[in-house]
Amino acid sequence: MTVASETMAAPIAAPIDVAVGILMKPNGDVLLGQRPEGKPYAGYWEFPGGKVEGGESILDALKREFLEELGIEVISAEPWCGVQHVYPHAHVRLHFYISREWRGEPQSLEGQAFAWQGSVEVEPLLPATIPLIEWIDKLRLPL
Ligand SMILES: Nc1nc2c([nH]c(=O)n2[C@@H]2O[C@H](COP(=O)(O)OP(=O)(O)OP(=O)(O)O)[C@@H](O)[C@H]2O)c(=O)[nH]1
Repeated sequence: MTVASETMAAPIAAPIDVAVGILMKPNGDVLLGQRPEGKPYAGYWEFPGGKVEGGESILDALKREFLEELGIEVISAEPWCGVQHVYPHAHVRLHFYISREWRGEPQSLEGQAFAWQGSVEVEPLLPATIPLIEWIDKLRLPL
């Protein structure tokens, strides 16, 4: 006898790699941006970044996204941590980098708001980014 299960798990789409940058000033402030209208989770705050394109390294994608979105030239950045998250719209693999060395002041080239934050007080944050805030506080304030 075949028993049909009524609970069918939806297949999880292949992950999309996303390069995300945390610009950190010497005083510990970090830069956040607000997702513009027309994107999933518009109005939510995130660390700047975007999808890695075919044939591109994660660091190259990070540099490209910072130039496109904010007019900032990232001079150096180090891989920090990875987070996977399954959203209704996508399964993302987030590659977080920390940069302490960049050139230029952020400009709102895609019409997005942005903010330098010490303790992060903007909200709402993208769900996959929320746990990072506590980790950043630990990074900023050595024990
Ligand atoms: N940049 C960024 N993306 C994040 C963060 N947290 C997080 O879950 N994401 C997810 O990573 C994905 C990034 O894709 P995106 O749509 O911003 O990328 P993009 O700028 O290349 O988009 P597009 O070229 O399709 O318009 C989104 O699904 C977003 O929800 C974060 O802190 N920063």
